[in-house]
Amino acid sequence: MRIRTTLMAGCFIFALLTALVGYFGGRAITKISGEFDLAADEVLPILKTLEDLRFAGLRIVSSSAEYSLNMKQQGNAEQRGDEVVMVSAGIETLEDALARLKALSSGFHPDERSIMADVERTGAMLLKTSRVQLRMVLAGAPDGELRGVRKQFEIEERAFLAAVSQAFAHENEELMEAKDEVRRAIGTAQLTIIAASLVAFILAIGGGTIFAASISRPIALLQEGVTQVGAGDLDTRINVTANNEIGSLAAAFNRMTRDLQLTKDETAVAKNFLDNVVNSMADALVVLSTDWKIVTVNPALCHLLGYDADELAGKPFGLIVARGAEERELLRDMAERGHVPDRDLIYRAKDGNCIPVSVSGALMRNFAGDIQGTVCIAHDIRERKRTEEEIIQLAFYDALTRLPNRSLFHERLSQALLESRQDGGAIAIMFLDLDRFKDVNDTLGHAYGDQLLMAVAERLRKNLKPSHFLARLGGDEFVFLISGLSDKRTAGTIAHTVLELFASPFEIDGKEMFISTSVGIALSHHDDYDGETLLKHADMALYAAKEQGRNAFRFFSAELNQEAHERRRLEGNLHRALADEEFFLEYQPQIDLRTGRVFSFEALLRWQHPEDGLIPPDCFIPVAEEMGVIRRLGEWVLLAACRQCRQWQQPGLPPVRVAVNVSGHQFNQPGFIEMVDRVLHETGLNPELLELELTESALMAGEQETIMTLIDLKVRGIHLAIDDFGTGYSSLSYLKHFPIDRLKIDRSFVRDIVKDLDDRAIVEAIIAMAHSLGLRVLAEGVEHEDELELLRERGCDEVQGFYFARPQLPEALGKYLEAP
Ligand SMILES: Nc1nc2c(ncn2[C@@H]2O[C@H](COP(=O)(O)O[C@H]3[C@@H](O)[C@H](n4cnc5c(=O)[nH]c(N)nc54)O[C@@H]3COP(=O)(O)O)[C@@H](O)[C@H]2O)c(=O)[nH]1
Repeated sequence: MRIRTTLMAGCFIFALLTALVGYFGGRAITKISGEFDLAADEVLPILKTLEDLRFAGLRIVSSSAEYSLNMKQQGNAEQRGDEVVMVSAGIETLEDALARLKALSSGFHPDERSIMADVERTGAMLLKTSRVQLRMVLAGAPDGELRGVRKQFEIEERAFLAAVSQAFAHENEELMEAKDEVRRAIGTAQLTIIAASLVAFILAIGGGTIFAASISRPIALLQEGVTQVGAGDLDTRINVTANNEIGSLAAAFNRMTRDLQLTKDETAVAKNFLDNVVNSMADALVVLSTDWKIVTVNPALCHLLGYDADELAGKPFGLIVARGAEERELLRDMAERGHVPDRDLIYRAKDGNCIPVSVSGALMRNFAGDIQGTVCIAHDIRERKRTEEEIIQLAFYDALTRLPNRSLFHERLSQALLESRQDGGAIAIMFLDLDRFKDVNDTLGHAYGDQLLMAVAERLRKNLKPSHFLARLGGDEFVFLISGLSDKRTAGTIAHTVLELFASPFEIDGKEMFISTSVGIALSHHDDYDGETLLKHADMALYAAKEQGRNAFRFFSAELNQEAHERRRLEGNLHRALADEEFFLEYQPQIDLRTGRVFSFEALLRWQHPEDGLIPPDCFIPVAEEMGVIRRLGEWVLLAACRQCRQWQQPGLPPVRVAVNVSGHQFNQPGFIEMVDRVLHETGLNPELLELELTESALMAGEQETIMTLIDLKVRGIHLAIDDFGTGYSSLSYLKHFPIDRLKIDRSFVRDIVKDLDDRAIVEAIIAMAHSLGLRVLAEGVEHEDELELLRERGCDEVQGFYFARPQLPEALGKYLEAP
C-alpha cells in the first residue's frame, strides 16, 4: 500500500478511535445528563412543590395561630386583619402547590404515588379546614366554634405536615439515588474514556511504530545501498518488496544500479575496444596533459621512437619533437583552433634519429567543456617523404645524371633573373652540347652514350662553383646558370675552363674516350630578356660555335640574332617553296672507271628562291630536316628523279641509273618503304635503276630496323650506297651487316689525296676493305686528273666530280646518254 494511503488510513483509524472515545464519552455524558435531568426535572419540582406546600401549610398555621393569639389577648383588629390576609395567601399558595403536585402526579413512580396521595389528601383536608376557619373568622364566629375548628385544623395540620415530611424524605431519598446514579455514570464515563483513550493510544503507538518501521527499514536499506553504489559496488540490490513508494524507489534503485552496471560493462567493453584499437593501431599516439606533458603513449609510438612507455610518462612533449619551433607552432594552433589536421612534423627517436611524421591533434574536453588534455596521432611519413623525394627527383632532376632538369633550371633561371633585376648583377647562361655525340650513340650504342653523359655530368658537377647552377636539358645538352657576373670576360673565362675540362679523356668501361663540347653563352643585364629568350640566345650562340668548328665557345651577338632571323625566314619560305614549285633537280654523272661510261646520275636538289636566288641544299636541307618538311621534300625529289630516269631509258641503249640522296630523318621515318613503292609504281621505273644514297649516321640510328629496311629495299632490286664515307665513324665492321652495294668516299679525302699521304692512306684502306666486303667504291669530288689517276691506281671503281661534269639540268645531259 502506498505511504500516502497508509498515512491516511492511520489518520483515519486514529480519527475513528478518537471518535469512539468521543462517542463513549458522549454516551457517558448523555447518561449523566439523563440522571441529572431526572433529578432536575422530576425530583426538584416535586421538592419545590413540597416546599411550597410546607411553606403554605406553615404560613396558614402560623397566621391562624397569630390570629387566635390576638383574639385571646384582645389584640387590635388591624393585626388580625393582617393575619387573615396571610391565611388567605397561605390558602392560595397551598391550593396552587396542590394543583402543581397534582400536575406532577402523572410522572410519579408507583411507590411515590401513595406518598404523594397522602400529601394531596392531607393537604386537601387542611385546605378545607383552613377555608372553614377563615370563613368563620371572617364571619366573626365565636371562639368556641373557632376553637373546635381549630382543633380539627391542628390535627389536619400535623397530618399534612407529616405527609409533606414523608414526601420530602422520599424525594430526598430519590434525589440521593439520582445523585448516586450520576456519580456512577460519571465513573463509567471516566472508565470508558480512559479505556477508549488507552486503546486509541495503544493502537496509535502500535500502528505508528509498525508504520515507521515499514518506512525506516527500507529507507535504511536504501541508504546503505546508495553508500555501496557510491563506493563503486554496482552489484548492490535492495530487497524491498513493499508495495508503496519506497518499494517503487527500491525497484527504481535496483534498475538504476543494473543500468549503471550495464553502462559500466558497456563502458568497460568500449574502453577495452579503444585500448585494443590504440594498442594495435599502426599510427603513433601520444596523450598530453594540459601543460603539454606526456600522459600516455601507445606501443606504435614506442616502436617508432625506441622508448619504453615509462620513459616518456610525465616528460615534456618537446622531448620527442625535433624542432622546438614546430612544436610550439603545433601546440599554439591546437590551443587556438582545438584541432590541427595533418601537420608535418619531425619526431626525434631515442637514438637521435629524426623521423618525419604527419600529426593530427585535438584537444580533449570533458562533458562540461573543460580541456582535459590533447591527443596527437602521428603517421610515419618516411615512405611518403621518400616518394616525394623521388617525385621531386623525377620532376626536377634528370634520371640519368641526377643533375637538375629543364623544369628546375627554368625555375632557377626565373629566380636568378628576378634577383639580378633587384641587385643589378648580371647572369650568364652557358649552353653546352657535346660534339658529335650522336655519332657516339649511333656507333657505340645508347648504353655507352649514357655512360659518357654520366661521366660528363660528374666532371662538370665536380668543378661547379657555388654561384653556378648546372642542369641537363636533355640529350647531350647541359646548361650552366651563372649568377652575380661582374663582366663578360668572366663568362668567357668560365667557358674556357669548361672546354678544358673536356681536354682529358673520359673513362668508360675501362677505356678512354675523348669528346669535346661546344658552348653558347648568353648574358643578361638586369634590363633585358626573359629566361626563354636568354636560353634561345645561348642556343643560337651554341649553334654558331658548332658552325665555327666545334670545341669552342661563342657569345650571343646581334649578328647571330640576324642569322637566326634569316633561318626563321628560311623556315617560313620552305613551306611555301614546295607548294610554289620553287625546287628543281640537277644531275651529276657518275662514271665507271673500268668502262669510262656514265652508269648513273646523282640527283641534287636546288631551290630557286624568287628573291634570294639559288639556295644550295646545304643551307636548307638541315632546316627542312629539323622542321620535318624533309619527308615531303624527299618524296618530291624521289618522284622527280625516278620520273626523269624513266625518261632516260632509251631502247637500244644501256640502262642508266639515278642516285637519290636520302636524309637520315626521312629514311628512319615509318612508311619509308611504302613511299618508295608508291613512287616506283607511279613512275614505272625499274627498281634496279634506282640507287639510294644514305649517310653513315642515317644507318646507325636504329641498327635492327635499319637492316630490315635495307633488306626490304634490296629485295626490290634497289641499289644502296653509303654517302660521305669517312666523315663519320667509318666502322667497316658494321658494313658487312648491311646489304649495300657501294661506298662513296667523301670528297674531303679526295681533295687532298695527291698531297696528303694520310688522306691517301685512308682512301686506300677504304678501297681495300670495301673490296674485301664485295662493295664497289665511288670517289666524290674528283676535280683533277692526278686525283683521278691516283684513284684509278688505287683500284677505285667509280668517280664523280667537276673534272667530269658539274651537276646539270636534265636537258644538258643528253650527250651522256648517247651510245658510245
Ligand atoms: N637529302 C638530300 N640531300 C641532298 C639532296 N641534294 C643534295 N643533297 C646534299 O646536299 C649537299 C650539298 O649538295 P650540293 O651542293 O648539291 O653539292 C653536291 C655537288 O655539287 C658537290 N660536288 C660534286 N662534285 C664536286 C666537285 O668535284 N667539287 C666540289 N667542290 N663539289 C662537288 O658534291 C655534292 C654532292 O655530294 P654527295 O651527295 O655527297 O654526293 C650534299 O651533301 C648532298 O648530298 C637531296 O635531294 N636530298
